[in-house]
Amino acid sequence: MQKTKQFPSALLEKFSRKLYPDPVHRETFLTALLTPKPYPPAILWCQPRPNPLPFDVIPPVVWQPDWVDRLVLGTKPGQHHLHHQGAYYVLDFSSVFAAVPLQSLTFPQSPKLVIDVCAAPGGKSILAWRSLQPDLLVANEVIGKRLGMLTSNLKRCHLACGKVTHLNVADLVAEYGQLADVVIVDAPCSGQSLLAKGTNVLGCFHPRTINHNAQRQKKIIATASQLVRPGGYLLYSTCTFSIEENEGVLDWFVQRFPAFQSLAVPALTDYQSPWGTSPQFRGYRLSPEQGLGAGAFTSLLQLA
Ligand SMILES: C[S@@+](CC[C@H](N)C(=O)[O-])C[C@H]1O[C@@H](n2cnc3c(N)ncnc32)[C@H](O)[C@@H]1O
Repeated sequence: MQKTKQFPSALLEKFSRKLYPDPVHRETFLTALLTPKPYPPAILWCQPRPNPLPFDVIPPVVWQPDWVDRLVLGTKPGQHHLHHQGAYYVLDFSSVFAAVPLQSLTFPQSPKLVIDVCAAPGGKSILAWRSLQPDLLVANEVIGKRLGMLTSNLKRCHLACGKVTHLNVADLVAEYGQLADVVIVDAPCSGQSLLAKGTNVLGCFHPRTINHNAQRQKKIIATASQLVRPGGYLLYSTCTFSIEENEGVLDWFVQRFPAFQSLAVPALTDYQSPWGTSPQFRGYRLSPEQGLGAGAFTSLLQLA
């Protein structure tokens, strides 16, 4: 049910002024954040789609993979027996958005190794498996108590090529070296988009929280980038809006690691971020006021 609109805190007010100098755009963003509403659930088919479909679906958007359906609001796909059988994985459509760059990748043969560095609960791993069909998908999670959900989701969805690891990023590099065709860093972040779903993340607009996350993200992406083989790809994504954690991290990264080049994702041209100081930098944002999901940032890089 739609809640009554709250008023922005002083921190959110300041944050939104920086993000959206245009007052009309700023107001729609704030309304979407402060009047949380449910978004239509999405399902990612892990098995062939049954005919007839057991759910009513919403017409697809242009960048939607053909093995993803968006279901009408109020559908509870997690309660259906096909879910228990692992026929599909339920996820926020923002996650689908963040993984769209993977669909633009082509390989002469199936990729040998894909590593999802921050994997729990497993959405990006399953999206990567479905998009890329790798020989081996390493789904890594550093936080022990999040391993159970990751393992059970991959098992339920029958990811035969999936291997779960519990390593910090430096140990992941020691274990796999510079061999991965694709590395995914769906980084821990301040979680500002959760507000649009009605979850209050304390302090998520505080400069200290944002700075703490940006520093952590820089460490993770810098270390994780050592897993990418020459010619391989790095996907960086978050579910937050702050420029420091998104474009800021990538600007920092491409300046320090110039062998990585930021790639255009033509399917997401309409979502291209206006921020980022490097001339060749390309990042893409989904914002809650666009009505598709709570929000995400995504960017694709390639190692020369
Ligand atoms: C945004 S969530 C990942 C969501 C997941 N990729 C998905 O699509 O289902 C970020 C993950 O990073 C993990 N994480 C936290 N600190 C980390 C660190 N220092 N290094 C690597 N991963 C970390 C968190 O435990 C969390 O599972």
